[in-house]
Amino acid sequence: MLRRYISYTTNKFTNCRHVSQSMLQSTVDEKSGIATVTMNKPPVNSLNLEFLEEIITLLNKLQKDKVRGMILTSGLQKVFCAGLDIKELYKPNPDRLTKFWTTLQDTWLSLYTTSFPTVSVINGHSPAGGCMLAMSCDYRVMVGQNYRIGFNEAKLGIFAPKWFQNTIIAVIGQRKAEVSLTTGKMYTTDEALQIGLVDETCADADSALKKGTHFLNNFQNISPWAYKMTKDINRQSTIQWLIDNKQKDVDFTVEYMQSPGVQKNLELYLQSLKSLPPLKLISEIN
Ligand SMILES: CCCCC/C=C\CCC/C=C/CC(=O)SCCNC(=O)CCNC(=O)[C@H](O)C(C)(C)COP(=O)(O)OP(=O)(O)OC[C@H]1O[C@@H](n2cnc3c(N)ncnc32)[C@H](O)[C@@H]1OP(=O)(O)O
Repeated sequence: MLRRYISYTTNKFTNCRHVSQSMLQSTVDEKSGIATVTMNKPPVNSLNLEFLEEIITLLNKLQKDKVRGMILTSGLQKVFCAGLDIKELYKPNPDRLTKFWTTLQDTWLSLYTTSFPTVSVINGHSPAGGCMLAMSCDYRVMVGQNYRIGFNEAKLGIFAPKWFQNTIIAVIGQRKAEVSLTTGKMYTTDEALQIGLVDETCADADSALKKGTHFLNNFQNISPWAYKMTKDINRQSTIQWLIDNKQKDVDFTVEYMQSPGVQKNLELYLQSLKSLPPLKLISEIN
């Protein structure tokens, strides 16, 4: 396991508090109380067990520190998050896969139920679990015209669980979610805006961060309690479903992922990932 460390420093010139873990950097602006969290796990910010554990630890810390909001973004050149780390799913060790899936459920629960408002600034490609990471925030701003976002699980020969699908339905509605999930379509920035996968688009990352901050400023005069209660009631049925079905969801996934058909599909997908030229894959699967 990677050596992990957390360090806290305050920069007296910028009035920002920095929290740095090996794959996540967090900077809290002392004046506004807004945390900017930057994912930095080259090459593609894929979500493996250790990365998910870091995300949960950081969310707990931000909650304890009573931040006023969070902006989640990527420090990589052209990828926001490539989704689940396929190596966790391909030829898995059943014990690790059980821990991985349980931690994935817990990460989603933590992010989807934060006591502070959240924004994702999508400054790179964002397929499958990467798109879900963005959907689990309260607001989404997508940068530029060069990236793709969507749910391509079907292209890998796997399907998204109920709690995952319900999260998407809550954002874009039942019909669009069904078409999106069954076709595995990856959307351009403009298409994503049109179907409501993202709330705003803008040309560059700096403007996107400003738009994210602007959204979070809406909560300056809203009671944190009223915010949290409203969000909990709105999201309650999906959250409760997962809480009630956690073990069933893990057991099913662990068995299903190990089946020969799924493993064959993942093998073929991993091969295509290696053989296709950069970005061809994403455009191929449109
Ligand atoms: C709140 C938490 C989230 C909640 C999620 C909840 C539930 C999830 C349940 C639903 C299931 C989801 C399944 C998935 O997410 S499966 C992952 C799907 N992802 C993809 O299909 C992305 C595939 N990758 C790409 O299309 C491209 O890599 C790219 C992201 C467009 C980047 O392109 P480029 O910059 O050209 O980089 P490379 O293609 O050369 O890749 C570099 C390197 O990284 C490896 N890699 C890429 N993606 C993954 C991945 N997802 N997992 C593991 N490894 C990945 C790629 O193989 C290269 O490796 P090598 O350098 O060794 O060749």
